[in-house]
Amino acid sequence: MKVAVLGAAGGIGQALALLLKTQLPSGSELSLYDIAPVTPGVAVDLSHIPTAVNIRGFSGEDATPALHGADIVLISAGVARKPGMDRADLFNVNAGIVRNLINQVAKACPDALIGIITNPVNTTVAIAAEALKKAGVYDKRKLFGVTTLDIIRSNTFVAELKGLRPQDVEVRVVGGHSGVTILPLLSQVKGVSFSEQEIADLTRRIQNAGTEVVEAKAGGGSATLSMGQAAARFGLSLVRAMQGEAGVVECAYVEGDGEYTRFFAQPLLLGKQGLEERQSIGTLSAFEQQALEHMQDVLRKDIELGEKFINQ
Ligand SMILES: NC(=O)C1=CN([C@@H]2O[C@H](COP(=O)(O)OP(=O)(O)OC[C@H]3O[C@@H](n4cnc5c(N)ncnc54)[C@H](O)[C@@H]3O)[C@@H](O)[C@H]2O)C=CC1
Ligand SMILES: O=C([O-])CC(=O)C(=O)O
Repeated sequence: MKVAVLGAAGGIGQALALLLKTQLPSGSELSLYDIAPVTPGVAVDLSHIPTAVNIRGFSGEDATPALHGADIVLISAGVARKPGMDRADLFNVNAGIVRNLINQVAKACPDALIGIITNPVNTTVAIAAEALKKAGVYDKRKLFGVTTLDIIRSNTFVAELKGLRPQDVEVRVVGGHSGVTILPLLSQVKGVSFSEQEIADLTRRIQNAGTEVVEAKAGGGSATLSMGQAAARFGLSLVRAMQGEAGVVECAYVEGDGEYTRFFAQPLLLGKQGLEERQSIGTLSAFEQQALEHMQDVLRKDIELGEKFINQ
């Protein structure tokens, strides 16, 4: 099993690389790439951790040496928010970075499963899909927008509020990864009930949790460590599913069948080829149903922006 991290010298990339070095199955290969010249050094640093995960680092303009033979590619290359910015403000820089890296993935490891972390995820996943299509290698089972941070945050906040062990809580979060497009399905959390006020407050906190971190870091970037954990959870779920484990389910942002917007985050059964089955989002409360209807215009516009970026 070979996992490549693109953007590996960044805040997320380094945290993710550390978690993968310590948690990937023995015998795996971990390949780190970033334009930053420190990247081979990050790999040397991690290589001193005594796990049977072989690690190499690459820097410079060409990502392909890191990509050959990769089964999974996780992409966190790009710029992060500062206070006062929206995730959409990152589009101008990150759209081109994602297109460039995806074109290299299309050449070097066209069969790999790809997880896009780079924001704005609602749009960068559409960019990746269209770029892969143009290269003739798009398989919608293999492209994921990583929304796992919304899930782990929801689990944490619900556990805090209800006095539960965080590891016992699992909230499904559907839609996209910005503002109102983030919809935690709190009505489906087993064994707890919420007042209307709690639902409204928790939903708002989960939707604004990225901004909570951006403001707390005061110009020093956005979530990196919690995102490293989230990306490791998602990446390791892909690994387990690819290695044949049954019943691996994660929410992620993927191309659907048109029931909602073209791309939509929902629970997915993962398998050897990536997405095996999109699972139903279940029965929604009236609050969630309204939020679902309200988000779709926002999501549609975000997606169109990505499609146009490649096709015009
Ligand atoms: N999906 C999600 O839930 C989340 C996504 N993010 C996004 O992840 C991205 C990365 O965030 P951080 O790691 O905090 O940023 P960072 O600035 O710490 O790291 C980004 C890395 O990307 C590298 N990079 C830039 N252009 C590149 C290129 N063309 N090729 C290869 N590497 C390149 C930089 O050298 C840097 O090392 C941002 O877009 C951020 O908004 C952040 C948190 C959560
Ligand atoms: O908010 C940001 O810019 C980073 C992000 O996506 C998150 O923390 O959820």
